[in-house]
Amino acid sequence: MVNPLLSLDEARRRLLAGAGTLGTERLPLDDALGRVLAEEVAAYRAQPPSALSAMDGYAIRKADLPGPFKLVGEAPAGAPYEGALSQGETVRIFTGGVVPASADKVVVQEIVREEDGQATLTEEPSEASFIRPAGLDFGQGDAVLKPGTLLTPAALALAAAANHAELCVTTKPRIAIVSSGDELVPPGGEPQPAEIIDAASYGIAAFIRQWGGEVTRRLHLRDDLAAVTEAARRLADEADLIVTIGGASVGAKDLLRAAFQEAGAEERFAGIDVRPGKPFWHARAGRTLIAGLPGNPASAMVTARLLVAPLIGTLTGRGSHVFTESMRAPLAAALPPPGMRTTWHRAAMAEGELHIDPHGDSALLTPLAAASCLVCQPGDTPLAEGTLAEALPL
Ligand SMILES: Nc1nc2c(c(=O)[nH]1)N[C@H]1C(S)=C(S)[C@@H](COP(=O)(O)OP(=O)(O)OC[C@H]3O[C@@H](n4cnc5c(N)ncnc54)[C@H](O)[C@@H]3O)O[C@H]1N2
Ligand code: MOO
Repeated sequence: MVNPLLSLDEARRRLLAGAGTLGTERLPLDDALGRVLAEEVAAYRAQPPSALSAMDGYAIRKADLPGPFKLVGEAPAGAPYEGALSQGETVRIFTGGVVPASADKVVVQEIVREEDGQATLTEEPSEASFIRPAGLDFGQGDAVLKPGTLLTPAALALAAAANHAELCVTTKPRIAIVSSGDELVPPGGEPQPAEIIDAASYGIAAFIRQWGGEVTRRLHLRDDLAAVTEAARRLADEADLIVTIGGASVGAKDLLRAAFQEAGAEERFAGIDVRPGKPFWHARAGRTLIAGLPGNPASAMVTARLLVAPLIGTLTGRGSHVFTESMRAPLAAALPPPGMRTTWHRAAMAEGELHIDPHGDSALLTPLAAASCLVCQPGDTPLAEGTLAEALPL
């Protein structure tokens, strides 16, 4: 009897079971882009640290309006006017300058005439105070970034403003990529007609880096059980995750599953209700996780997106959810039921609608490269034009 195919949800559950972060390290901000925070960042100081002017102009007391005002000093950014404003006084202030004590408004310079130490308003000022109070962005001690946050450019700027020069981030998972098959050759050479370029491993390596993993090893293995078994033993000692490509199906040369088991790995499941990508399998060798992608390039890329991405999300501490959340958008055209497995169509978004690639062939890379998301369609369900379909960004 043929093994029943696991649903994607159940496959994810089993793949993620027991997986977690792998360690932490401290990094200077300039090296932390794309890493994941391991600890909360509490602000070491408030921002702004004092009330600051939002404009170039004159600091005054509202009660003294409409003036005129006696000019008593200057407050450029970084050099505050020491002292408080008395009745009828003003201080020339610049954007970012500390607002003097007792001032409660800045009048923009465009409506002030300055002459002989006196400032006179030429028109009525707007209601805006043009003062940013101390702590407007965040207060001292505020938790400005939470553990699990992806360090984007904005998050790094925020950490710097909170006076952190280094951050504690999670260790990147060490990931080995293994492609397999006698027919595969690297790009850039002079391939024979029967040879195939090892395209999938480049896509998978790029995906892994994009999702926060570190590709620590790339291997191409020939269809030789002893050699694959030997490599499987070696890799299990040096990688947190091994991603294999190909050799997953039922052909006589589809050796990978057998080789990893021979090397001591325990297979957790094989076969999922996903098209393209049915032969996906998962095993564990001690603490090392193995994700077995099918060899057809689109199958490899789609199953990596559906299963390896959430796993890397868990290993880096971001959480799997960031890679499983989908959006909904209307279909540009009707889809008849695919009549078999749950299908993840390659789709491009144009003018707010999802355009599904009609060639569902799992060997094709052109439609995948043109796609921006994957659209899910259960095997027995037709979808009418305009249906709000589930779309997972690629
Ligand atoms: N009798 C059956 N045959 C197949 C079944 C099945 O259920 N019964 N499943 C099919 C499905 S679905 C898929 S998907 C493929 C996947 O098979 P494998 O994972 O064993 O992949 P390979 O046989 O090694 O290769 C398939 C295809 O992809 C090319 N390939 C492999 N690796 C790469 C790579 N790194 N870059 C580019 N292209 C690659 C390889 O040359 C083959 O053409 O099995 C079906 N068969
Ligand atoms: O699952 Mo296979 O990926 O349909 O060709």
